[in-house]
Amino acid sequence: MLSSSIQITGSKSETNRLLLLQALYPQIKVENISESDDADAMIKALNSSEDVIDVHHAGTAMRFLTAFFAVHGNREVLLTGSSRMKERPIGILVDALRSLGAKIEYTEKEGYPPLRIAKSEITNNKVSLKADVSSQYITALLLVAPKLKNGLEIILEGKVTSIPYINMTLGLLAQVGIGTQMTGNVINVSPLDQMNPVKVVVESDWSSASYFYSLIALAEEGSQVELSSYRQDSLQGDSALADIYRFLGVETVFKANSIVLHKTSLRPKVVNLDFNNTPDIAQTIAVTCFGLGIGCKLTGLHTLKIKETDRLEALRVELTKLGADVVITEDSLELQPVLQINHDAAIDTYNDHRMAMAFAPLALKVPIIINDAQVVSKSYPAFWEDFKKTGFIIQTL
Ligand SMILES: O=C(O)C1=C[C@@H](OP(=O)(O)O)[C@@H](O)[C@H](O)C1
Ligand SMILES: C=C(OP(=O)(O)O)C(=O)O
Repeated sequence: MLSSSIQITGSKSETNRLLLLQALYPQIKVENISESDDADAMIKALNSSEDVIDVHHAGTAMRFLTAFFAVHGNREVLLTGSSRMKERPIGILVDALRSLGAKIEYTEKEGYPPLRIAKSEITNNKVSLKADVSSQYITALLLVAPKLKNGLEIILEGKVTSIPYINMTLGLLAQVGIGTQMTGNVINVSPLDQMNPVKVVVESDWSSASYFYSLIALAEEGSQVELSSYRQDSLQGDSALADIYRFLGVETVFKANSIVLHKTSLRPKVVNLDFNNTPDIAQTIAVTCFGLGIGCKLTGLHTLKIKETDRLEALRVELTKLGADVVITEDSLELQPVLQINHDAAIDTYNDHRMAMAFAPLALKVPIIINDAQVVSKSYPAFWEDFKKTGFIIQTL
């Protein structure tokens, strides 16, 4: 039976938004900053005076900094990233910024990083962009908007993806005193020149909590883990975990500053879930269902192909190694119930932190090898130490 207590690092999504806002408004004080590679990439980039800025694998840093240097930069920079970053599209954001008057050029492949971003004067205050590929493009515009002389009106075209991340941005802007209004598919951001001093405490990362939800779901009845620091009124869409895992046999109790996850006796037969709002927890839940031996149909996965790796294909290949019967399409994953899990499979992680962390809880069922286990540092460097606290023996090969 598992029982332990873990302090998870701050949300990387909240942190990278606040770091960018802090660069524009030094009056903002931020506490419980994420100790992740992606937050480090953001801090280094914002403090750099170099002409070349490399954000490695950090998607938020790449997108948010494109807008930052294009709109508020004081020099020309070359913004680049890992080889995978050069395959992650950014054309929608670049087109939107260019329509505002920004000067951005592609130095390798049209539509993808690296970008040469020159200093420019932004005069327009209205922009329209496709919202069905990545919400990070919209967040990037929202974050730089209040420092524009006339603020910004953003028109979202098409079906909006990852909406809770846009709401998180709007929530943080409100917390630091920036006026925004969202009516239908139009968002207005009011200009703010000077800000009063304000302190924001980052909540711990809910996506990181998902791996402990999975662990408890796969553990024996009576197991529990306490995670801090979490709030019921979270800005993070992945806090939907509490509702989702109730149906997978995990009850969440909210305490003053933490959550306690308890394994219950509920055993679902089949799970149908849409991940349009919560793409980052899809891998965790696919693996939980596999580990529980239940079938699932996961939909709304259209953005998974352009994340740290093609996550749909990575899930298909690695779950198959473990004996799963899995079928993927462009935006869905279907798993048949399988009772036998193959022992000692070596799971490849494809430079994707979430592949390593999502598969780790299966160690409760069978011995498992996670290749390149250090990839977790993108969002959660202390993951393996915290995982050990729940009683696992981890061997480094
Ligand atoms: O804004 C953010 O902090 C994020 C938005 C999401 O990306 P998309 O909007 O590209 O789905 C999410 O997958 C990513 O991990 C973090
Ligand atoms: C998709 C992710 O991050 P990013 O897009 O910021 O690289 C993630 O952390 O799952």
